Amino acid sequence: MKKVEAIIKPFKLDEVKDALNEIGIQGITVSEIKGFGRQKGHTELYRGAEYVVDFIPKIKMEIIVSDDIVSKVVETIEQAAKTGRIGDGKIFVTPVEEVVRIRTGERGEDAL
Ligand SMILES: Nc1ncnc2c1ncn2[C@@H]1O[C@H](COP(=O)(O)OP(=O)(O)OP(=O)(O)O)[C@@H](O)[C@H]1O
Ligand SMILES: [Mg+2]
Repeated sequence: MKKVEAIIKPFKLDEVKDALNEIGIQGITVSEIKGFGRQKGHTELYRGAEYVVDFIPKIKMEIIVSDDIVSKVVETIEQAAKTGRIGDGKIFVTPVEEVVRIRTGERGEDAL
């Protein structure tokens, strides 16, 4: 299993969520975060306003999936989140050792 962690532009959340629903993703964790990338200290547009501060509001999505659909999930997010402008975000993929569904006690991929 893998964790796909995507940092995206907030206005792209619905589009990315819909695209993930279409490929059958069952669960997503979403957080409002702030961050910066390479343009640290430079301006980036957010809701029409120029931010000159280091930290720009972003959305972090976390999705745990089985290994066989990781690339599909990454490509789906990539396509839905892309505007072609700076600050489109990043996708990180990391290994996940265990998942437990608390209600049933299921473990591993059965618990996803
Ligand atoms: N190396 C990193 N480690 C952790 N978080 C990162 C990293 N790079 C980017 N992020 C997160 O992703 C968000 C979006 O990054 P961003 O898309 O601006 O990356 P970038 O490398 O500057 O690419 P671009 O040139 O397209 O803007 C940042 O606000 C930050 O939250
Ligand atoms: Mg950037």
